[in-house]
Formats: sequence, C-alpha cells, structure tokens
Amino acid sequence: MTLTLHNTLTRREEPFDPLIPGSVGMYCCGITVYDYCHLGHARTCVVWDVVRRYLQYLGYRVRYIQNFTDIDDKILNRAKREGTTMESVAERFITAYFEDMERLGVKPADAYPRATHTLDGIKRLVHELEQKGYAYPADGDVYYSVRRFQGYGKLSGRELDDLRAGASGRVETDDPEALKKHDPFDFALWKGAKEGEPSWDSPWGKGRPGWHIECSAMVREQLGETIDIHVGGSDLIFPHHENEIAQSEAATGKPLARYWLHNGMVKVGGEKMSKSLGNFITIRELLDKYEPMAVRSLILGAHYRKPIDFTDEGLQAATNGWHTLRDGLSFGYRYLSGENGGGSIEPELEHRFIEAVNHDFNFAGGLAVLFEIAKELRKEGNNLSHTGKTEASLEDLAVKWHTLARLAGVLGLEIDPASIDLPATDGISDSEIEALIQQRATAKKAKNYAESDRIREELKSRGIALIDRPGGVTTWIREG
Ligand SMILES: Nc1ncnc2c1ncn2[C@@H]1O[C@H](COP(=O)(O)OP(=O)(O)OP(=O)(O)O)[C@@H](O)[C@H]1O
Ligand SMILES: [Zn+2]
Repeated sequence: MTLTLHNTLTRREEPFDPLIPGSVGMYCCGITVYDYCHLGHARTCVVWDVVRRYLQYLGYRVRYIQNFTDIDDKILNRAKREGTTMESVAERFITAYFEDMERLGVKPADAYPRATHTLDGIKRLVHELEQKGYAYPADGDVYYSVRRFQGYGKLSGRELDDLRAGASGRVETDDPEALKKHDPFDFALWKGAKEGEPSWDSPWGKGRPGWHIECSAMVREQLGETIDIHVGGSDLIFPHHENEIAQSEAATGKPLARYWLHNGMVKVGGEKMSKSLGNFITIRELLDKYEPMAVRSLILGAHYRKPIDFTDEGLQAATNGWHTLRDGLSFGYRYLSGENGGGSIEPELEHRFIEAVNHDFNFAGGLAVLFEIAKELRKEGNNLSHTGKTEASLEDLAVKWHTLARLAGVLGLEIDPASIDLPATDGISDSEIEALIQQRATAKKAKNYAESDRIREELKSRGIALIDRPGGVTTWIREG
C-alpha cells in the first residue's frame, strides 16, 4: 500500500516520496495573530495535525513547523484601536491560540517561528534576491520583480499575462506603493517605516518585512532549502504560496517543496468564514456548545480538500457520530478493566483503515472503518450489561477495542476515561433509565397503565427498549 497525495503543483495524485527516506519536513502557514481563532482556522490546524500524526503512524520521522505572523497591518490596527502595542496584541492571541488548540487536541508543532524572531533571515533573503536581480529597492521599500521569475504562476495555474489583462494595466495613482512598483504584480519584500509604527533597521533603511517573505525565510531556517510538504488553506495558493515559491526558488535555484497540499475552506452560506467578513464563530464559542471531539469529527468527516459548510445541523450530526465512537472507545474501560490501547490489533481492520487513508488522506474513509468497530462494541456492551453475555468472545472484543483505540488515536479522537459515566449516545444515562423504569413499576402497581405506557414510549423514542421478564423484572437495551 502506497500513500498517494494530491499535489496542487502538478494537479495530480502522486506517490509520496520524501527527499530523505523515512523522514518528512512539513511546513504549515499559521495564524495572523490579531483575533481569536475561528472554525476555519480550527479546520486547517486539525487537518494538518492529523496528517502529521498519520505520517508518524506510518513510521516517518516528521519535523512539523507552523509559524505565527506577528507583524501585520491588521495587528497594528487592533493595537492602535486598543491603545496598546503590536507585541501585546500578538502575545495575547498566541496564548489564546495555544489554549484553543489544546482543547481541540492539536499536538504542538516542533517549532513556532515568528516574523519578529526571523528578521535576520528575512533581511538576508531580501539581500540575496536583490543581488540576483529579482528585487529592487524603491524609496525605502523593496519589491520583488515577478516578471523576472520564469515559473511565476505554476502553483495557481495563473498566467501573468492573464492577470495583467484582468487588471487592464491600470495603475491606482493614489496608491503610493503602486507608483513605486515597476509592474503592478510586483509585491513588497520590505516596507519602509511609517510614522508611529514598529520598525527594524535594514540596509534599505528602517522598516518591516512583507508577509510572503517571512514564510520563505522561516521555511529555510527551520527545514532547509527544499522541504517535503508545504501546506495551508486553499485561500493561500494565490498570491501567498505563489510568492513564496518565487522568492525561495529564485534565491536557491531549488524547488521549495516537493508536495503542496491545500485544505478546503469552512464556509458559511457559501462564503469563506473569515474574520474580515465577520461571519465567523470562534473556537471558544463553538466549544461552549459542542464537544471538542465532535468538532474534530466534523472536520475529519469531510475530505480535506472539499469545502465544509458550517451549520448547527452538521455539528449535531458530527456530535452523534462522535458519541458512537465514544461508546466504542469506552468499551475497554467499562468491560475490560480499563486497559488501554497497548494490546494486539486486528490486521484486517488496520489494513482497511490504511487503505482508505493512504488515498490522499481520506480520513472520512478511515472513520467509516472506525464507526463499524464502534457500533459492534456498543452493541456488545449492551448485551453484556443486560444479559451478561456477548456474541463474540471477550478476547476478540478486546482486540477490536485495541484496534479502535489505536486507530482513533491516529486521528486524534480520544476519550477522557474520567468522562465515561457521562450520558451515552441518546443523551440518557444508565441511572436515568433505571429511575424511569422504577417510576414505571410504581405506575403499574397503581394500575396507572397510561403512565406506564407513556414511560415505555418515552424511553423507546430515546433509543431504549424495555424487556419485561417473568417475575416483574424489567431489563433494557440500547438500540441502534
Ligand atoms: N474559513 C477558513 N477555512 C479553512 N481554513 C481557513 C479559513 N480561514 C483561514 N484559514 C486558514 O487558516 C490559516 C491562518 O490564516 P490567517 O490567520 O491568515 O487567517 P485569515 O485568512 O487572515 O483569516 P480571516 O480571513 O478570517 O481574516 C491559513 O492556513 C488559512 O488558509
Ligand atoms: Zn506562509
């Protein structure tokens, strides 16, 4: 079984073949830290977290880097609005980022480089591009000359000439930057200092870096000149990743990344969920209403390249799905004296999981295998509580449970053993059921059959079937 990936650069699904066998260098464009993260950011972080975990599970050593963009107009604007500094805004939202990601079970990256910590590397790169004729200074700024780079447009499939035609050669005369550029598609590598804004010394005078150059510099510093996998949201393909390629490849003469992978957007009513559009729900607000693992299930239930439309119904369905998994995952704790995933696993099920996921990270296909195991364990758990017996042997069930726990862990879907007594799938706990059965017995004794039937119906509508046994004993099972 080979892992194949859809490479945005070649528009094809290709076998994965890292530069150094057994080892993967992976870079993800991270967050611009000027606000709380929303569900769109959660999707990006969760998807690439799971890709990283999966590669590790296949046996690769993975070095995973994600940056923070902590120099940016949006951060500056917020700082001005709040009468504080850019550093303090960035610090606050970096802290919030780590809190949110911990709740979602996203593993920390191996390093989190920041623009403010990478200034030397950025300046070196700009200088190199200038030396090689790809960059020109203009009145305190430095611009990248896109038409000097042969491969410009190869990632996004956009031709510079088409872009030019689209822009109809018009130059916005009231935009001071536009007047400094030799070509409208040139972009800033370095921006001369503006009054009252943070700035750093450089050979071009005081100023600050552009957005695209920081990623080129951080990739190089953290992972080298050519990396295996570069990832980010599909909104970054153009211009951000196109510009990263132009910068890095012009400087080194080598490919920046062997595989470019992009996740689809979280949308709301067809539009990208975005801070700027104001149509977002923060991870914090979301986690007030839904369980973190339900959010993960929502994200992993769609193929990573497809858009997800955010709705409450979608999250409710993902919650139900998660509860099925949770019931399966709790089997070992409830019935197998709480051992966890260290035991043997079933090769056939593992094979099916890998076969699904190896096809361009089809996590939804992998999840389907997990649901199947979880449903069987849930059913056998019910058998065990109500008849004391199971259909399969307990040894087989232990192997299935280990398989489920191991593979769900690869997707970062885990239960907290302390939470196992929470209400199960239908939201009704064992003790609530027992209480209703008691009430029903009392009603029956009083010959209030209407009430006793009502209770039976109520439980039935919540997925609980009652079985009246001889001697007035009532047992129950969870159906479904
Ligand atoms: N709606 C979304 N769905 C999926 N990924 C997203 C979404 N919005 C942003 N991302 C991804 O999150 C990462 C961080 O993005 P960044 O901080 O630049 O957000 P942004 O695009 O400025 O957000 P916004 O558009 O909300 O202002 C990027 O990889 C980006 O592609
Ligand atoms: Zn980037």
